[in-house]
Formats: sequence, structure tokens, C-alpha cells
Amino acid sequence: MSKKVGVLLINLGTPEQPTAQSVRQFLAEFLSDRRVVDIPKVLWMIILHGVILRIRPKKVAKLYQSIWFDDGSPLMHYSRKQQQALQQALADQDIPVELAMTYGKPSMTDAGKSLAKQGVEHIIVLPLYPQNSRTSTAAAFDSLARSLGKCPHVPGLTWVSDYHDHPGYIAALAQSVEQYWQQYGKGDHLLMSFHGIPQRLERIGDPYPKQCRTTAKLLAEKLGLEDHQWQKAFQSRFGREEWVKPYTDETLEDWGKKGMGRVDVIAPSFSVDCLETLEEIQIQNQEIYLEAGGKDYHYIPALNAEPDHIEFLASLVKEYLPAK
Ligand SMILES: C=CC1=C(C)c2cc3[nH]c(cc4nc(cc5[nH]c(cc1n2)c(C)c5CCC(=O)O)C(CCC(=O)O)=C4C)c(C)c3C=C
Ligand SMILES: [Fe+2]
Ligand SMILES: [Fe+2]
Repeated sequence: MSKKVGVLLINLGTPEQPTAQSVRQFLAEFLSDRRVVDIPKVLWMIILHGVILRIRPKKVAKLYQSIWFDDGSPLMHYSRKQQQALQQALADQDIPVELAMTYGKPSMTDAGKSLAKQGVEHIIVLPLYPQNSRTSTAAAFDSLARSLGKCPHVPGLTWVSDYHDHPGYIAALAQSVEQYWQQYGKGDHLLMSFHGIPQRLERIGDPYPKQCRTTAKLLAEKLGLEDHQWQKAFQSRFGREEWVKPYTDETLEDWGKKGMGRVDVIAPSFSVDCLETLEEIQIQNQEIYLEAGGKDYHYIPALNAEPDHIEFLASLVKEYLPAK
């Protein structure tokens, strides 16, 4: 008899409210994770609690307020929709789907308990990070492992480490760009903006930057773009250290100064729209580009719970089903 399979979708986590208190709670947990910030612990705790958590929550809460949805944070809104849509897509196979966040709620433990209650004995764990990094994917793994530490036994597990070059993922991205172009016309340049990580991490073996470059190259090929029509860049720098280059904001400022026409921006490291896309890319970076002299700026939304994306995720799950 084969074991009943379930799916655990994982994303980062997000504040419960767009308030300084809620943002502080989220950042305190997220930024205390050694997978995310690995500078000497005592020094980091002094900086984090003495400086960052005193200043940043208030500032960032305002940014969350500017993009907050009626039912909560965009990241949570779209993650829930993804879970429901994937659940529906896999209903004919009787595969339940739960959602957990690496930090905060819904917790790994609650999601795991819910799968167990539904009779699941083998979990396909799908972190919604197309590219694999110690700061995102490995952090999700640690969080899952910690919660399994409290479990009376460990179920069967299949870990989807990444899908950065999966033809189905590249096709879903290309499809969304083409649909956008059909509706709103096509820009002169496509900027593919990925969440950044410190450059030092690439030197010590984090596969993430290389996987982002591969995603970008494959997407450009799929769209039939020539080299001068697109560029990749890395966003969301944090702290003083050098991060992987080129930087998104500097690239857009440079393009704006050159008086470039219309730029379209897509963010292929984000499975769902969130603060870093709806605020940083769509609001902040647009301002940078236009103020520098750029003419027109369009943000192409994340794949979210769009049918092509869900179809791809369902097919990915089926590829990882354990042999009967
Ligand atoms: C300490 C530095 C950070 C690293 C390294 C990092 C990697 C990383 N992050 C994501 C995805 C997301 N990050 C988001 C928010 C966010 N990221 C950092 C810092 C690092 N991220 C901070 C401090 C924040 C919070 C906002 C802020 O204070 O600026 C989000 C959005 C969350 C939301 O609620 O909308 C996502 C998603 C990836 C994929 C990644 C490594 C590859
Ligand atoms: Fe981040
Ligand atoms: Fe940011």
C-alpha cells in the first residue's frame, strides 16, 4: 500500500499587522536567524537590538501600510490563494496542501499537524523560492527540522530544493510577460530584478546568484530577447556589506540618466507579490527611474495564484511523487 502524500508550501513570513510593533516582532525573529545574518553573534545582537529594531520597524511599518490589503499583508493574501488553488488542482489525486511560513504564522507545526490529521504520511516540501539560497531555502529547512524535532516521528519527506531552470517555470514566467505585453504594449527594456544576498555568500558557495543568472538567461531566450533588450539586477540591499551586483536601484538610476524610454520590470525570485515587489520595485524604484529622467516604467506582477503558475506547481508536485 502506498502512503498518502501531502504538500507543504513554504514562504518567508510577514508581519500580522502593518504596525511598528508587529513589524518589530517579525524582524526580530527573521533577522536573528543565523542563516540570514551570519556575522559574529554577540556583535549582531548588539546591532540588531540596540539599533535596527529601534529604528527600522517604524519606518518599514509605513511602507507596509502603503501596500496593505483588506485581508492582510500581500504576501499572506497571495500565499493563501496559491495554497487554495493548488489544493484544488491536486484534488483529483486526493493530495492535501498546507501553507507554512519560516517565521511566524501559519507555523510549520500547525501545518504539519493539519497534514497528519488528514492522514498524510509522506510530505512533498515545496519552498516557494525558485532559486536556492542559504538565506531563504536553507532557513526554511531549519525551521521545518526544528518543528519535526517536536514530532513523535518523522514522516516521509521529499525536499524540492529549487526550480530555477525548470522549463515549466520559465514557460510560466514567459507567458506572464507576453500576456502583459499584449495588454499594455511592450517596453524598450526588460529588467529582471532578483532579491539580493551578500556577495560574500556566493564566494563561500551559495548557489543562489548563479541560479538567478540562469533563470534570467533562460527567460530572455524563451522571450526571444537580444542582449541589448534586457538586463538582470539584484535588489533589497541590507546593511553595509557589498551585495551581489549589479544593483537594481543603481541600474535604474543609470538608465534614467541616459534618458531611456519605457522599462518593464519583472521579479523572478518572488513567487508572490510582497513588500519587496509592490513597494520597493513598484513604488520606490519607479520614482528613482522617473526622477533620473526615464520616461515610462511598468512592473509586471509576480506569478501569484495565476492559472499558469498553479498548473506549473501542480506538475512540479507530480514529478516529485514517491514511486508506488
Ligand atoms: C539580512 C538580509 C537579508 C537577506 C540575506 C535576505 C534574503 C532573502 N529575502 C528573500 C525574500 C523576501 N525578503 C523580504 C523582506 C525582507 N528581507 C530582508 C532582509 C534580507 N533578506 C528584510 C529586512 C526584509 C523585511 C523588510 C525590510 O525591513 O526591509 C520579503 C517580503 C516580506 C513581506 O512581508 O512582504 C521577501 C519575500 C529572499 C528570496 C532572499 C534570498 C534569496
Ligand atoms: Fe529578504
Ligand atoms: Fe526592501
